[in-house]
Amino acid sequence: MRYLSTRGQAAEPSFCDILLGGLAPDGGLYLPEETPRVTRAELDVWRQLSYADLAFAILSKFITDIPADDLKAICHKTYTADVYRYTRNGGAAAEITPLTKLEEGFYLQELSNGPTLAFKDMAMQLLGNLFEYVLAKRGEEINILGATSGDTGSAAEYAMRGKKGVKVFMLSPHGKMSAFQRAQMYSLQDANIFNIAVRGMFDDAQDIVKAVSNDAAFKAKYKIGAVNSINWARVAAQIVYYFKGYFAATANNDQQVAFCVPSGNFGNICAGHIARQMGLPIAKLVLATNENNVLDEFFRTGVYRPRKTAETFVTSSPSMDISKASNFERFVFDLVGRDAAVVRELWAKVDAGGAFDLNGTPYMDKLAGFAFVSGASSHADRLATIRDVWQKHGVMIDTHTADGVKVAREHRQAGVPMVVLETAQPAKFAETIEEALGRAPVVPEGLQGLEKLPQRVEVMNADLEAIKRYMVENLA
Ligand SMILES: Cc1ncc(COP(=O)(O)O)c(C=O)c1O
Ligand SMILES: N[C@@H](CCOP(=O)(O)O)C(=O)O
Repeated sequence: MRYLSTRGQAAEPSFCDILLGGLAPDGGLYLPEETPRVTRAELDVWRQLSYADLAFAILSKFITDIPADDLKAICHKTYTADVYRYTRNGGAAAEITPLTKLEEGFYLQELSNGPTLAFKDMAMQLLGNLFEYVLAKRGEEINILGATSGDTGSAAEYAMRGKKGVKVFMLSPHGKMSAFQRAQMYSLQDANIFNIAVRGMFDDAQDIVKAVSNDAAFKAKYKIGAVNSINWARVAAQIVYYFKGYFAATANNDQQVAFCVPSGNFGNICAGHIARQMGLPIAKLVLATNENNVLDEFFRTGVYRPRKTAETFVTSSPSMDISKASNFERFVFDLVGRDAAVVRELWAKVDAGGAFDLNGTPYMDKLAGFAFVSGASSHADRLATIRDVWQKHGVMIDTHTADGVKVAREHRQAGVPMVVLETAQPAKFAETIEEALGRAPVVPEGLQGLEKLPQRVEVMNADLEAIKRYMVENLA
């Protein structure tokens, strides 16, 4: 399997190269040259598989440069009930991503039972093991530069801490994440982990990651890699739980399912889009945003209008405070029939700080065929949804999942189960849970008192050159 850049001006590498390389050298994002299709016979077999075996079956279609036995071993090492042990019911779940039924045909899929209580662990734990394997085979090292709005950072740091040949530099928006999220990252004292709190929003941090990656000489000299969902391996790993959720919510492979995905950088729902392109019977993908509704606006109007930092709200679902969604470019590449010249033209506008409008183009008609619908949620909606789900079902949900539940309820369809992806646990957002319910969320065993630990973080301006200098000094 070879990979293409959405901008069409890069060589076509194989999986392990893009795992270490992240962003394509032409500034685009990698996608498989052809999306593999799944047969009905395969679906019938996959329905019976454990999470680790399902991950192996799906990832084998995308990863052809790691021997099958090794890939299988990596999947089994990654997806164990012990790693994903912070389940709602308090015990290890063999399914890894179990469903919680709220009512007939309406489910939460628990994706946040891993070490950092967010769905990012699902892919990041695999990435950690893949990096370790590939770096050892090649005798290489990697220095990861990442950006986080709250969850990618801790998931990456927990997955990479102490890993040989790997250093992590993580940019986070100064003062914008929850106290628990900050403590998860900044309390790590491992020598290979560097936290930089940037004065700005997530988008400023992500721009710096992309600018560093586009500096070919710096990237090569300092062996810079990526763990954000600009790295295809992240998206590939996230495809798996759509299949698992589909099998859990249905009795057979003739049925259809809808997934509702709390969205920011468009990585999670992009994986759902790929699963649907592979042939998983997904009736629709429901995209939920918070007050930062750039993506909702696109799916309602055909206008993609990323906002500036000053127009991006700090909300109570902070991990979705994103106004420039990286993976949206992957979706648009498919929408425009994989015509890289069109993507280059559209992103020339976006990269210059502008917008694009698909109205009056042939792509607007095609959009309906991709089965996306959307909606947005506000702080008041979030509080009401958390309260309602708690009172009606006795289930406590986090603020991002609440955005998903609110929007999912607006798009239910008779006879089609709706699965809302539960992207984080309430323990990470205690302040808003207390505001909604008048009580604190339960913090899982072993994660209590994190906020009281000493923290190690460098506060810096969103200054590309200063951040590069900081990295160079710490790599010396
Ligand atoms: C808890 C949570 N929910 C939702 C999202 C949005 O996911 P994505 O950026 O893949 O759209 C994020 C961040 O990515 C997150 O951390
Ligand atoms: N919401 C993320 C932002 C980065 O998204 P990614 O999926 O591209 O890593 C976060 O919590 O950090």
